[in-house]
Amino acid sequence: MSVTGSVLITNVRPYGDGDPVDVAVVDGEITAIGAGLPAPEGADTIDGGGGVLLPGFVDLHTHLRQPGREDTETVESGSRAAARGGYTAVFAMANTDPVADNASITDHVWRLGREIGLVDVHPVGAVTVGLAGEQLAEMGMMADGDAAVKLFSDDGKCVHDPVIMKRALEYSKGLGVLISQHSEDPRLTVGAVAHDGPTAARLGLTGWPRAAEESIVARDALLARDAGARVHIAHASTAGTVELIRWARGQGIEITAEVTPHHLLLDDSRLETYDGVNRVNPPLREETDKTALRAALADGIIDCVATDHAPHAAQEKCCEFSQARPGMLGLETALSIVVETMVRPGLLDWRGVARVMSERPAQIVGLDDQGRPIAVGEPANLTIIDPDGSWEVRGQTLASKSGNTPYESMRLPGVVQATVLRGRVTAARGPAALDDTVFDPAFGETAGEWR
Ligand SMILES: NC(=O)N[C@@H](CC(=O)O)C(=O)O
Ligand SMILES: [Zn+2]
Ligand SMILES: [Zn+2]
Repeated sequence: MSVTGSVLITNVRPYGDGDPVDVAVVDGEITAIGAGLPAPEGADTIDGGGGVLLPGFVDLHTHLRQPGREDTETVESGSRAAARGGYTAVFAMANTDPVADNASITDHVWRLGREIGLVDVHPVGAVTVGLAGEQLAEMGMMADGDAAVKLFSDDGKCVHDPVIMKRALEYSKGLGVLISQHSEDPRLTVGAVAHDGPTAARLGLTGWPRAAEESIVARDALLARDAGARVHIAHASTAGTVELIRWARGQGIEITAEVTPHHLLLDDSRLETYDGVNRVNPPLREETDKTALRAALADGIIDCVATDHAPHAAQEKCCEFSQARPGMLGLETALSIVVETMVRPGLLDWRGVARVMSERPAQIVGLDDQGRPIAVGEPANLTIIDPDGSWEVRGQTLASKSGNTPYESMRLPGVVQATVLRGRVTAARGPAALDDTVFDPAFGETAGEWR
């Protein structure tokens, strides 16, 4: 049984609509929504400050680094980062050490997540043993374990052998699970560290062509079609990928896709400094790709935002660009980047944010207690956002054990004020001097400290 709580959230606007209301939660479930509600028995009160109330976010793509690299992130530090980012569920990728390619590892990660209790941690199972791309992992055992693994991926590596991918898709259909593909033809990306374009050419960096991603997206769409299976595209990064997904959907192929916050905001002009913090897979692309990805997210061709939160130690990032490990932090900055790239330009309203950060990811992976409507009788997995506030990113002060944020010193709009998981407050900003149970955010200005 998971732990639940009771709470009264006052003065919030669900989906940013209408006048502020109160939301009462008893034992993890929303029991009333209206003006001037009394606090349920024994419940804490959160003053929402007139902020926007959304369903808690769901991240289909997180790296928590446990087991194996607990110096860079743990289930605990990553869970805290997730809660501070407004997340109530995250999917922890399998490229740990050892690889999560069997039920003892996936169940272990699941249990750790449950004990910590800050966010629902759903382990992702590897598609192939050791991510080696040769032999299918015991997907059925992982799906049947305590963790009930729903999502499988060799992320970090592409399941590049088409015969293996075909078989994996057939199994996934039989098991009722989903495969998320890291689309990268390895032969086209040998030594690649940057987007294959004019910037990489000028800087003397080996390029990763768009075709390395797009050829796998096209191939997997066709393999999914023939298997009658679903397939999910991790970190879509090019305009061509958008067009291929649009085409495949038109054919009735069950293909879904995510985009990362960094591919929405950043492009390869960032590489001029040779700062390893900007190295990521797939690489930061060009302005035209960014524009296409934003439009595709707005119109639903790309289903959702996923962080690809990828913590790395300082010594693995602060080195020669081609030696730097690929990956960036994402959990604590995702909402703000979505506000900056999608809400501010008018591409998404708050209902749209709920769709791409909570509802669609929960549906894609089949979580029935996340991404739910804000309504009586629904689970209280919620996040409160100050839409007018802003905050300055400092890697040092993030909850993550690593500091590799590409947004260092940037002032970002949209502040997560509190996150609620089944009625329990898992993160909250505000002056710590007050009564421990009361939360009183400073809205509309500089963000308050985490409590
Ligand atoms: N995105 C990255 O650049 N790195 C990820 C792996 C991955 O998502 O491919 C990592 O595990 O560090
Ligand atoms: Zn990947
Ligand atoms: Zn990843």
